[in-house]
Amino acid sequence: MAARLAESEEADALLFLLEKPLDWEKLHAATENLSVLVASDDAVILGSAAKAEFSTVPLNMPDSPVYDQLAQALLESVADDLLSPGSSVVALYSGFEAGVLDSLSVVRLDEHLGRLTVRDLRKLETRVPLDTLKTAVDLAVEIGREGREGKPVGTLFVVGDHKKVLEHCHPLGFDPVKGYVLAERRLEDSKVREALKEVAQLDGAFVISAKGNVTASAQHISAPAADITLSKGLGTRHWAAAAISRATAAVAITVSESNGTVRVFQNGQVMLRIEPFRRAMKWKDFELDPPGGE
Ligand SMILES: Nc1ncnc2c1ncn2[C@@H]1O[C@H](COP(=O)(O)OP(=O)(O)OP(=O)(O)O)[C@@H](O)[C@H]1O
Repeated sequence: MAARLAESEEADALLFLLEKPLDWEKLHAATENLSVLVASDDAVILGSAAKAEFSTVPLNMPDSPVYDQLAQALLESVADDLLSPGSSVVALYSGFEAGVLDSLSVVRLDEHLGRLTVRDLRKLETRVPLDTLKTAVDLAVEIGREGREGKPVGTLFVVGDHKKVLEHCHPLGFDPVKGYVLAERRLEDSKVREALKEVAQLDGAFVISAKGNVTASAQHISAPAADITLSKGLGTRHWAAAAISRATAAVAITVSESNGTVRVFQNGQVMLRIEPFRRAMKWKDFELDPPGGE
């Protein structure tokens, strides 16, 4: 059914949000000329899907509502260039009963689907490695979207050129990352990223090295703001980001507490702006009762 729908809607891909593995051969047979993406929290499912030559989208949010998982899966697919931001997708997931693919949605991701792709980041032409930058931007987007315990959180990441950046920093109080060995401060480590979401509630900025080590947190940044122009309404956090990206070769990434918008600054200017996805994408609830016992 999904394959037929994809054809009639001229959808670009089918996205499966899976809690259990499928019969991959059957899936290949049923979706012959279609692009199929498999998203899951389960590494075993992803591994077997990849082996069967399906594109896979790892999620890490097993306890989140299904629509959030779906939103994340779509975002990840765009970020990894599996889908273009303008594409339309038929998504299959379990909307009613756990483990059963009982729901289908046609999702049109339009142009302003605020999330940047690797390609956008490449345009920055910075010495900061793409991996580090993408991990930091993704984390910023998550913070902007999720906040912490229902409360919005704003923060600032300064990525790259950390030695020079630190010359413009002073600690605002306790620095929670201070004293940890390097191996415990790697941004690529999901546990570290989770911890940073907690620390992001404190005032101040994170300093991240080009190699992806969290060098310092809760730092006040002061860099000269001369000849910087920013749009009205952006406050001191954004000015600090612009200034430090001007004074050093670092890329600064802000998350606005007021609306979750993420901005990427380079050389004193906003280079990219990413709107929080949850607001960009509204899911409509089913207006039907769940199907009966059949
Ligand atoms: N120079 C700075 N260095 C590091 N952090 C800063 C600096 N200036 C402000 N901040 C952080 O930004 C927070 C919010 O400040 P402000 O409201 O002026 O910023 P803003 O740019 O309007 O951002 P938001 O959209 O999040 O409100 C401060 O509480 C502080 O944590």
